[in-house]
Amino acid sequence: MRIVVLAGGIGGARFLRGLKQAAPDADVTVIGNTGDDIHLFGLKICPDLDTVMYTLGGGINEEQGWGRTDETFAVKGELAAYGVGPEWFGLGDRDFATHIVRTQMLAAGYPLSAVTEALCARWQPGVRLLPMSDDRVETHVAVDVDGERKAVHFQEYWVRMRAAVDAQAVVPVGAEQAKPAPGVLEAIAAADVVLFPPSNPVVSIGTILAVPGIREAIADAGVPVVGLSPIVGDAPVRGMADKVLAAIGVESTAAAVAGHYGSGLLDGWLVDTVDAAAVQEIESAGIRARAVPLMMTDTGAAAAMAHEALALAEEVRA
Ligand SMILES: O=c1nc2n(C[C@H](O)[C@H](O)[C@H](O)CO)c3cc(O)ccc3cc-2c(=O)[nH]1
Repeated sequence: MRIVVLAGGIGGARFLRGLKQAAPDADVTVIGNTGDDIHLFGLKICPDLDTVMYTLGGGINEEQGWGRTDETFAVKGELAAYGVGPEWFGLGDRDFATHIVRTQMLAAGYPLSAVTEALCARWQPGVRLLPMSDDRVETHVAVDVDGERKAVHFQEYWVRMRAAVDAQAVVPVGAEQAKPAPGVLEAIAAADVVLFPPSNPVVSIGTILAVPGIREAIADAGVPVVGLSPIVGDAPVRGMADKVLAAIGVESTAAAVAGHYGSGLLDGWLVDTVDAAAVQEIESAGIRARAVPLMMTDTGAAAAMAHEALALAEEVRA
């Protein structure tokens, strides 16, 4: 079975680890969000691609969900001693090596998709990891600070500001001109099922869908498209998805997120058992829904979720 998964960072990566356990023989292509990418210290950092790669390759820092295990911070300390920041973004020494290799290869003319393939040759994630685009897309968030509106990079909003102020708008800068990376549209066209993990519907999956051609390819693929709600009991399972949902006028409920994707895109939607009451509303909007446990407490729980998503896909296919 050929499965295409649109993935953000931690939620997408942990779901994928479960999917690999639930469907060990499946041929999985991951389309990774690159709107979170940022240039710092002269280096190109791709947090979501790296989170998927490290998680599936066994190198992730399990507690924080991003960055490397057994990390040290000598380089960051040395940079700070020169007065070079930003101090709010935690880059470890092991992680730095990944960004140096990536930046070197990009400077030599390789596209991000080829660089990602080269990095994955080391990590062997067991899936085909593709960036959504080789073109630069950067998510910016409009915020009001001291009575003035300004746009900040998504990482600055998420990490430095901890999403403590309301997001007034979220803009995937460059998305309109971006082209899907080589292999993206082909993988979607050849897929037997497309899955949306419990990733952020705005800044992760929403950004991938903002690349012209990707949403259309999924809608036209003619195969089941099944998603898992990142909202459980009216709150994000992880992160601050409610802040960016509010910016696009979507309520932080499992039903509202399903409605946001819409029945033109989504065939099936899994909500957590605490949101079982929402199933009827989602189904009356034309999306098949089931209530199952959606807390990824460990890989076994993530595998059970993946199993349910694939079962729902078969149900809507029938
Ligand atoms: O909360 C944080 N998240 C950090 N993240 C996670 C990242 O900011 C976001 O969680 C994702 O972009 C959202 O998917 C990193 C991810 C990387 O790949 C590399 C470095 C960082 C550094 C931080 C950090 O300092 N603080």
